[in-house]
Amino acid sequence: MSIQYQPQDGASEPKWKTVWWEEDEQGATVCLVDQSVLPQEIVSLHLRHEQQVADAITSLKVRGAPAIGVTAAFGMALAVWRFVRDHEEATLITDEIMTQLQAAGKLLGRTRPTAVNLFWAIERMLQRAEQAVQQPLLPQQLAQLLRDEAQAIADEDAAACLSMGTLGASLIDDGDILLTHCNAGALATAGLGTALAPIYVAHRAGKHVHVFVDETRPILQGARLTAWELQQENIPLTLITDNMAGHFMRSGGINAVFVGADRIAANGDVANKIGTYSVAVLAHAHAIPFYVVAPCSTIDLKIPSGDHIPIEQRDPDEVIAVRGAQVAPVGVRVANPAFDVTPHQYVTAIITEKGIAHPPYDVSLGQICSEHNTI
Ligand SMILES: CSC[C@@H](O)[C@@H](O)C(=O)COP(=O)(O)O
Repeated sequence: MSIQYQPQDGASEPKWKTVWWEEDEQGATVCLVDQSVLPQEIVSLHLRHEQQVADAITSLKVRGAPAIGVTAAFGMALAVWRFVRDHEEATLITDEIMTQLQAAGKLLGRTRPTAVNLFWAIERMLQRAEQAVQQPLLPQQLAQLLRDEAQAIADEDAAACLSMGTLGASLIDDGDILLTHCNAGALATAGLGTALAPIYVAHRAGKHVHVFVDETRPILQGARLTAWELQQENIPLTLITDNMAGHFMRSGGINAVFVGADRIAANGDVANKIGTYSVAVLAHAHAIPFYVVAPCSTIDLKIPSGDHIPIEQRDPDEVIAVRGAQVAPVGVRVANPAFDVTPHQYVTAIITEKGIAHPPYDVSLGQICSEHNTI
């Protein structure tokens, strides 16, 4: 199947869509670029059942905190859309549809525990439905309203990316050499990206930047996805293995680090892809600014510190084998936490779509994002 590749000249759009909604005579589909096979293959998936959407999230066919939230929202709309289509509309009652929606929310909520955007989006969809059914509504109208809400979540994420990009680009000077970890670009969002958005905006504004990209073991989001994305934009990059970051910081080449986040606690502790903590400590040791770029939907003001962030533990096979090729002895004991927590002391600033938060984060994050978090 072909990717929905949309070349854009404007600075505000990514070159392709990561997740989108389609309707045809057979019903609705949630469409994704399959990130598990990039960059060797560019394949789009067309999912007709919420179980397929949940499986796609679990298996990292779609990944990155904002993209997971947007996909889950579309998955919930899909569940209702399909349910309404499969039944005689006149026989359906609102309670049955709400039960279906809640079940889809539970299913999607079990996929990945760390990125709070997932739970934020599920909660927003449930609240929208609960509010809507206070008024008389036909089942098809409710399905359409939920599709529109999911699309609004996607559109707001795209706008947030552009805003983070514009704010973050002010921190990048012409000639800067930057380092990033994992993939926090367009593939991880419904827009330009989080950590990569300031880099895209700076580059499109004519600033010369060079990006060091950590390969990001074990799943290689840096090597497979970030390197590919930056190549599409003609942004100069150097791919390095994760254990080379200290070497390049010490030899004086790196001016700033930009990373995304999966969940940020009220005190500014940041959960992001495993290895981010090591990069933050290295940056601190070399007096290199360490910037976290994340929308307010990633900020969890309900938890006081990073100690409360659930860390996803993934299949040991991801560590034992690299792209299917076994690299470790059979039976070896393995640990595979997908994320780590960077204490707020190592974070120079947090760039949100509503402004740049500086320490103390328990004050600044609340001021910037509290309205957004009252879902
Ligand atoms: C804009 S994405 C920010 C984070 O979600 C990203 O850095 C990350 O850690 C993604 O992890 P992944 O396991 O690939 O979903």
